[in-house]
Amino acid sequence: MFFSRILRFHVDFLSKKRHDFSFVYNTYRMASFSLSKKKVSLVGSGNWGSAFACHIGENIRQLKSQYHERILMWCKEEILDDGSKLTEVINKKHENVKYLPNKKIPDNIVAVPDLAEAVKDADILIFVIPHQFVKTTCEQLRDKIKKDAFALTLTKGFYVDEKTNELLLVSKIIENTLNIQCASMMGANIASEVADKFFCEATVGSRNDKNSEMIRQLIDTPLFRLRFYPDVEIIEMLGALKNIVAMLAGFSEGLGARFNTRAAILRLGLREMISFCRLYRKESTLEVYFESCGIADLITSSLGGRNYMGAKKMTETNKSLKDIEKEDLNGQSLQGPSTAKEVYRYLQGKNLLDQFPLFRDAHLICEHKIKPHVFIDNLGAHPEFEQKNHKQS
Ligand SMILES: NC(=O)C1=CN([C@@H]2O[C@H](COP(=O)(O)OP(=O)(O)OC[C@H]3O[C@@H](n4cnc5c(N)ncnc54)[C@H](O)[C@@H]3O)[C@@H](O)[C@H]2O)C=CC1
Ligand SMILES: O=C(CO)COP(=O)(O)O
Repeated sequence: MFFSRILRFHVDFLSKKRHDFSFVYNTYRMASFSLSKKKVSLVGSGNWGSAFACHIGENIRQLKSQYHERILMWCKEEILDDGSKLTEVINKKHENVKYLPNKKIPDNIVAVPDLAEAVKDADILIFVIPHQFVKTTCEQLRDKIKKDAFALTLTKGFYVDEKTNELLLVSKIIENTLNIQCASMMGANIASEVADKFFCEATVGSRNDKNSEMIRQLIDTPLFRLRFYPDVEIIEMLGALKNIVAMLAGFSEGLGARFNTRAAILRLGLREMISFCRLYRKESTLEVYFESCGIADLITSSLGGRNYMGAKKMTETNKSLKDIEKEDLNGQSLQGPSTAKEVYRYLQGKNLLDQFPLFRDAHLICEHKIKPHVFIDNLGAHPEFEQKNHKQS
């Protein structure tokens, strides 16, 4: 308001001086547009953060009249082996040489090492950091963002409150810490494939039509299609839970399991994902499980995700998952082991571990408490097979 008044004064002044109405009118129009243009910030710049930056950075260029073309991307500063700073390299080479090498990031994406500066004046904050860091990152952002901003989380993972044994979803942490609304977007989106512009789809959980429309404008393209559901939480939970099943797919392949067994693991895993979600929301509709955030993400992650690959490697080499993250993934974060740990604790607190043998065993394998083959030996005793007959609906 204040700025528009100043602007109007300047426009009036200029118009008297120059008597060039069209010049004045155009200057005013451009300036006031730019004042009302929305700003987008990315909070995170890892493998997915950088790939997503490629997509949204290019797309936002088509939306210049409504959005600032430049997107600030928070990048936790790191000193690379040659002594250079990661943010400086990203901004110079337009490539995240550490987390997404050999993919060009559009030059309207600017890496910023200071978190508060990266989100300053942003209307839309897109969170794409590993879930372990969400709480501390949000704490640092308290009181530093625009009051009417909204968030979108792309993070796959959640916590369980140690005291209350309640699920703490990333969207809720963002909403509660920053006092803004948060939507979720999950789907079959292996980062490098998105950066290479192969077709994919994703599911958005949003209850606010205005925010949904902006998300659609910014992300939905013929090569990256979106579908919307008003269930932020179930969509987010599916994105987290599939990482546990993807690890089991990796363990089984590492053990030389055959296709039938591997398919059974995915089906039983999906069953556990649905049952788990229904502990949170009993009436969740079956349809959402057949969206990209459900079955499709489960498939792609179990065929080619990092959790799958890490688990396979662990079985084949006996290397720990921590070492695999460090040595094979160059510091990228496997979300499966920590999600499995949280899920184990939650189920234990509810005395339900026996109902979720795959989730239970995934955690025990990650902790080296059982050998990977034990979960395959347990498949035949899955509670899924206890039912006598399928009920007619
Ligand atoms: N990579 C993929 O294909 C996909 C990943 N996701 C999800 O997106 C989220 C982020 O994953 P990626 O971008 O792949 O990250 P990543 O796995 O590449 O993790 C590395 C990132 O973590 C950051 N980091 C390290 N320590 C930190 C700290 N203390 N505070 C804040 N950040 C820190 C690093 O700076 C780096 O940006 C995860 O939840 C993942 O499951 C979702 C879809 C696809
Ligand atoms: O979520 C993903 C694809 O949708 C990627 O999973 P990973 O983190 O296991 O690579």
